[in-house]
Amino acid sequence: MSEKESCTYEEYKQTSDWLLSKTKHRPIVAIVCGSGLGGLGELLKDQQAFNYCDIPNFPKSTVPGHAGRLIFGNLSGKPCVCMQGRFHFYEGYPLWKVTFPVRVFHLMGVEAIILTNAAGGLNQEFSVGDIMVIKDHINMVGFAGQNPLFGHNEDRFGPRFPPMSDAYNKNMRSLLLAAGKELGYNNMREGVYCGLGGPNFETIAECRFLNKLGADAVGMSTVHEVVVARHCGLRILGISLITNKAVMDYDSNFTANHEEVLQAGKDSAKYMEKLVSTFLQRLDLNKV
Ligand SMILES: O=P(O)(O)O[C@H]1O[C@H](CO)[C@@H](O)[C@H]1O
Ligand code: HPA
Repeated sequence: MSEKESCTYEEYKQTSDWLLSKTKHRPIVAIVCGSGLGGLGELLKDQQAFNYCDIPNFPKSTVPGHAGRLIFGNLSGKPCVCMQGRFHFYEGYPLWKVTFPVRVFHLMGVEAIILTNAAGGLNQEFSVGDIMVIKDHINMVGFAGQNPLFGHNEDRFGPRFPPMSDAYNKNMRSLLLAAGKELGYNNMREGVYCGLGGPNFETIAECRFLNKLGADAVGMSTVHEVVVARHCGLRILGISLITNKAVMDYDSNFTANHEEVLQAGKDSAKYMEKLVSTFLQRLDLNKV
């Protein structure tokens, strides 16, 4: 018997209905925590948390730095749901499973999604600790023939051929940059995120190639969630924390590693948390 190829509308609905029956929270914003950025979830007030393993149809988190908890609560006065840990293609999940929560959030009434990630800096002007607002992406896994929208199109979620040129909401990008300015941050950047399959970090030639293609940062997540979120009409904000500089030089002795990524996340956690809270304070969903 071959592996299940997708999931039915009823299965997404079953999970959404289950969650709605277990919590009084009615989130309008979803937050996905990148590697080492799970602290964002702790900011939620009046919180109620579920372990992924207790939620019907939910995959399990297997990566260090991704706790595997879904937290409901309020942040800066906005009802939110926060994924403390996301799913990655390299964990062995098909892309419809990697992105499963996004459609569940949509069915629960979520209107906007904030996707955070840890990423390697390809842009030579970027430093570790910089915060990059994602303005666009390059979906390398998509180029390689894997897309979460493959197969039967469920019209109740969105169209067969969704656009992606406007995926990252312009107003929310401006609002985040303004929030950074208000907080006095001088490390805010804007750029293009390139999503790869992982789990190995990139070769030097690959980093040079991706940079030449126009990518400013590289990671192993986010783009699939964006594709599914854009398909079902969510407004999207993407934020990359630059946790390491991609190795671009054959004389370098440095090699990327996950421990360093997690440490950089820890070091910048407070900045990211303040930034997201300030952004949410300023966010008016009727105006973005
Ligand atoms: O994208 P997030 O989930 O932040 O994680 C990033 O960090 C891990 C590598 O250290 C990879 O999973 C990469 O994608
Ligand atoms: N490459 C890919 N994914 C990453 C990196 C990187 O350098 N840093 C954090 N996630």
